[in-house]
Amino acid sequence: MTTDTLEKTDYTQLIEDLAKKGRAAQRKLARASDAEKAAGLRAAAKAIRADSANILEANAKDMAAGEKRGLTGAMLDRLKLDEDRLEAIAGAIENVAKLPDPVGEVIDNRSSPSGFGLERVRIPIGLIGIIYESRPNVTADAAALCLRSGNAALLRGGSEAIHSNRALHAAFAKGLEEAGLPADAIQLMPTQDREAVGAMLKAAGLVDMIVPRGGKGLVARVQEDARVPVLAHLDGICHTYIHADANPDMAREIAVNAKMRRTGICGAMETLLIDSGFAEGDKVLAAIADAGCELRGDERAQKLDTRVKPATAEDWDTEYLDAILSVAVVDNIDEAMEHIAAHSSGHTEAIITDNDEAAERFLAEVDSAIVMHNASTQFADGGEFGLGAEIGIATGRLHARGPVALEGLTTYKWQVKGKGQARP
Ligand SMILES: NC(=O)C1=CN([C@@H]2O[C@H](COP(=O)(O)OP(=O)(O)OC[C@H]3O[C@@H](n4cnc5c(N)ncnc54)[C@H](OP(=O)(O)O)[C@@H]3O)[C@@H](O)[C@H]2O)C=CC1
Ligand SMILES: N[C@@H](CCC(=O)OP(=O)(O)O)C(=O)O
Repeated sequence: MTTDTLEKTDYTQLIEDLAKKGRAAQRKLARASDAEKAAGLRAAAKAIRADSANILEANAKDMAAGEKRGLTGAMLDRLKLDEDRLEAIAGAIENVAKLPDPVGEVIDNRSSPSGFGLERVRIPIGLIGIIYESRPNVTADAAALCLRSGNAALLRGGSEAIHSNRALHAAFAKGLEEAGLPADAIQLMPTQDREAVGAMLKAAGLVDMIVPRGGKGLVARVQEDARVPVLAHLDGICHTYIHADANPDMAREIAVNAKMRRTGICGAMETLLIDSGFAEGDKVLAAIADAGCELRGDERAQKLDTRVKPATAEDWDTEYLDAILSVAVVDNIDEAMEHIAAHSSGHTEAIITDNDEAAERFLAEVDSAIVMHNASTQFADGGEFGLGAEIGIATGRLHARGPVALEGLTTYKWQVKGKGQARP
């Protein structure tokens, strides 16, 4: 069904229809065994491989439209598929099939004071709506993780990836059908009209959870419209603090990597905080500037390297997703943590230091989803954390924070096993 021509007022009905189908499919999925779900994913991977010519043709259409619209190199790189990337997508689905089924896992087992047995058992969340950027692999990753964890998904990818997403989704659904699983478990939103996103956000009781994965525009929409519980996967204004007791070589290497490895991902460092007691701040900045990065800093940062331009107040709250870095010099760890508390988006922050006491304070006191000691913020990733895959990085404060994979897509229920107890 293509509903690009729907009247805006129809979107509430559209979401209701999609949600009903998704919920019915989820109930069937809940009865599928571990082996059946794994087989469904292997069949989806096989269907994607078999359909590769069609998917790559669809992607070529998206790329041509993206180039015409003037998408940046980083955005085009996110959007692009080729044989190798498609094989990686199919391989990732197979890897998710190999992960242990989280559903039914007993996460707590105890006796109550009244003598009945109590177990907390993992269950799927239900129907999950996922809104994400124009990156086709997310369609497959999110579909695979939701299916493996027994959830139905309603996927709404970025508009620039529409043809790629439709082709990938069609192949995935074909694989599920061939394996005898309900194809409606993984649905793709049939319109790109943002009003339909609004309707999905308001669909309390129909959609169980929304994962918004994106930047400021999406944040504003979510804040305005969301009536469904939200597991926010939002922007990354990530900081690295070089403490006075940092090893200079390590500080330089980590800072260059955190900014320049891939500037367009949410885990890229956007602000560097240099302690005034650290002797080699100039060398760190020189290395970052030599790697091709524009530097914007406060007055003390400008004194460390002539290439540092003056930062404006806006810079400290900007996610550049580009080769631009804001730099501030701070006098101690408290000042660094205050800056982070004021400007971070709650994604990932790192401290570079050989001082264990400072590291422990930073890890305990900085309130972001991921806090790191002596490592690059670019490691903020489910695969790098050994989770097999990820929906993304949850930046809010709910049950799942940081990389969200299978466990983060489940909730639990209490199972009470009595012997005839009645409460006095
Ligand atoms: N935390 C995480 O795991 C991740 C976070 N990100 C963040 O995503 C951002 C970069 O991606 P970018 O493509 O710019 O993301 P956008 O926020 O522009 O788009 C993401 C998705 O949200 C939709 N969207 C955006 N604004 C609205 C709106 N007002 N109403 C309805 N839907 C909307 C887009 O739809 P449309 O097609 O209409 O534009 C798209 O599907 C960065 O901030 C990055 O940090 C990226 C990856 C992972
Ligand atoms: N955790 C992932 C981040 C994915 C990500 O940020 O996506 P995008 O912004 O679309 O490039 C990684 O480190 O590759």
